[in-house]
Amino acid sequence: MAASNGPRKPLIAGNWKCNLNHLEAIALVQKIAFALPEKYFEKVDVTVIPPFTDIRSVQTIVDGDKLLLTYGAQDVSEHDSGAYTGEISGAFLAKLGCTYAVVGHSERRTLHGESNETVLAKTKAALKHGLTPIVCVGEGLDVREAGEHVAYNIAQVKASLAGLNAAEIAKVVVAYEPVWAIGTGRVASASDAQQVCAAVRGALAELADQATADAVRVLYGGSVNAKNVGEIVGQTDVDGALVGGASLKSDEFAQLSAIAAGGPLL
Ligand SMILES: O=C[C@H](O)COP(=O)(O)O
Repeated sequence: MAASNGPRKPLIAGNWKCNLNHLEAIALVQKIAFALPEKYFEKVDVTVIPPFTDIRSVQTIVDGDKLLLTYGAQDVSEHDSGAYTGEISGAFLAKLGCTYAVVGHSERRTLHGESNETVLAKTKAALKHGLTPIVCVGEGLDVREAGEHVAYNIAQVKASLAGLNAAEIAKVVVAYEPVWAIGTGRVASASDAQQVCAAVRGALAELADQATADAVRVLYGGSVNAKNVGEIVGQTDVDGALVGGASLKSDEFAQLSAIAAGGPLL
């Protein structure tokens, strides 16, 4: 059950997607904080990724109650400012105290046509503003069934991080999310997750160097819950989880965070 991946502290990131208004966000953060005792934060980093409109409220509750959990954004603009209607700058997110920005989630890649080049630009924007990008990669079912998933994910990582130096890559989190496992209840097996996360780390070593790759956290995402997180995060190259549906339930999210820290809540 315990996650012990050397120097890499596990990260559990709850991606709320387009769910919960700012009042509901406050309630959920309070419930998670109540359910997850502070001692667990020594062994796991826990973050919530609410909609943009919730972030100011989440900041207020996290700062006001001195909570140990952090928060981030689901996307970030590649632009700092200007005539880009609807875009949210990394500068704004940094000012709101965000720690993370998810970039290249498969829902953005698919529904908003984001290319690897766009993901790279957003990754650079996040880094520029001191945000930790959680760079998502993952294959569709067709690629998996063709047996090309390892090569596909390696190519996506290399293209999404192309040109970054080792110091920049060291600041990145990568999330492997097979598209066929997102919101479907069809979780990848722990060995499936390990296989691709290890390959992702290999790609990071090629882009930078082995020491850098060994320090980067590689997450798995796709139907993670309190029942399966222990086995998944127990894999050598899986350093946490990007959690969708289960992150909207305070008790389940607290429980899976505790399991990632090494032991369930009693
Ligand atoms: O960002 C989170 C992932 O898309 C996973 O979502 P899920 O846990 O609902 O499958």
